[in-house]
Amino acid sequence: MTALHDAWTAHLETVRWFGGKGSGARVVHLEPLAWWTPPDADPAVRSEIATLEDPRGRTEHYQFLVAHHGGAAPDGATVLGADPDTGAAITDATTDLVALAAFVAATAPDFAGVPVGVWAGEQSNTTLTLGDTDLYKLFRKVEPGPNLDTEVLVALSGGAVPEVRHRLVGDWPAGTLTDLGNICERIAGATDGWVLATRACADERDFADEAHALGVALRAVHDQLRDAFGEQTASGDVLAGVMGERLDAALDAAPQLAEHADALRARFDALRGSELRTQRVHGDFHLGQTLASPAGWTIIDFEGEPAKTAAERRAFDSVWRDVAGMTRSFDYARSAHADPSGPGATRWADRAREGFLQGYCEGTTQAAVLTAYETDKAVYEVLYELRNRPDWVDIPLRAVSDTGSGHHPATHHPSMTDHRNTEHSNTEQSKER
Ligand SMILES: Nc1ncnc2c1ncn2[C@@H]1O[C@H](COP(=O)(O)OP(=O)(O)O)[C@@H](O)[C@H]1O
Ligand SMILES: O=P(O)(O)O[C@H]1O[C@H](CO)[C@@H](O[C@H]2O[C@H](CO)[C@@H](O)[C@H](O)[C@H]2O)[C@H](O)[C@H]1O
Repeated sequence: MTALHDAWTAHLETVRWFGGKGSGARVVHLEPLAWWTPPDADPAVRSEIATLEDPRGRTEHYQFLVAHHGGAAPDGATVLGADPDTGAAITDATTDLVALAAFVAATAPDFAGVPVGVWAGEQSNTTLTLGDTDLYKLFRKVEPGPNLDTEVLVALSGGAVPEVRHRLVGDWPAGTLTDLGNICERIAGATDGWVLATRACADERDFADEAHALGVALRAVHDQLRDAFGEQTASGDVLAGVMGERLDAALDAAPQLAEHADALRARFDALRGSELRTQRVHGDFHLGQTLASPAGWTIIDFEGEPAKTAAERRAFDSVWRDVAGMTRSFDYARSAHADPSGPGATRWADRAREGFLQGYCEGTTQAAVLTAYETDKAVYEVLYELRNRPDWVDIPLRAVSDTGSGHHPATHHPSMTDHRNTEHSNTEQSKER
């Protein structure tokens, strides 16, 4: 380990985008890629792929953007050391506006000279602002090959998703083209759907119209995804089996689920005997993945659930996975209300859900399938909250116990038609989707 490795290891504990803070993970290797900037440029900027190893020997890779300055580093830039050969000051280029301007000019000449800033919001990547109209997203945790989000946005090319203007690709590992970032359209005047929905719920302001429009947007994106990547069918028995296995795995970490396990499994078993159409989906659709703007709803972050492997996140699934993600999110939004379980918050969430389902499929919901996916999502959320926000675990646990006691809204909602086991058994398929 070198002094530079140690300096980066210490720096990582201070940056927002590093997900392993406090885990004891250390930088054990730095692999420099080719300079982005032309020869002899000062500052010179390149990406380096860091290998991080935690105390249990598990490794992961992060992209660092690094600048070398012949002279002094600019004020405000984080200096990590000096190059032993040239003496150049080495900075974290994402803290170094001079280096960022050079990086943008070198990698995206169309944007040379556009004012560059660093996005201040909470996020797991690093986003640069390019004027008011574009965002340059630098991926932090990287895996070889195409980035899932970029792949989807490029294939969909606009509509209810941001348009990608440029793709930053590196040769890593040598011989593999790996997405390291992209420039995409910055949605003007956007507000996060979670912020809007929780404010509305707290004030008991009806959200049904907004939710309806969101359902329409999701449906359009699903149609685009199907056109771009195709569709298949999957056996309901297999899907129920996978959900049951996820529950089994969750029971180890969340013993609170045990008393509801039989009832939850019965929900999954309702899928058995059916064939479901599957396709590429969002995979982790919730209010925080939506932006409302004067232009309508935009859906972002097609990365799937963070705990899944890239192959799992690319796998086809039923569109009801995304529908369930959003209906669960309306249930979460109740937490912003002064009395989350009272009649005001419950009515708010029911109305949002009804509006969303009407927008998505005009109420021709497959109730049993939706309930199975909502149950699977709630089990995932229990685990997610225990690991990340233990104070929030009661929110999905409430859904788990409602489901277990048969009080889940999906079982008695007026807009719901139960098309159990009929997805492939009639000629109305396209209307039922
Ligand atoms: N194209 C966009 N236009 C406007 N704001 C955006 C756009 N993409 C993301 N954002 C904002 O940035 C935040 C973080 O974006 P996200 O893609 O979820 O980052 P990360 O994947 O790094 O966590 C979002 O919640 C949203 O507020
Ligand atoms: O946004 P990510 O892809 O990182 O998704 C993960 O974190 C989400 C929380 O930020 C989590 O979503 C859960 O909490 C939301 C409120 O904060 C709520 O709207 C969602 O319905 C709920 O699932 C998501 O599950 C997780 O994968």
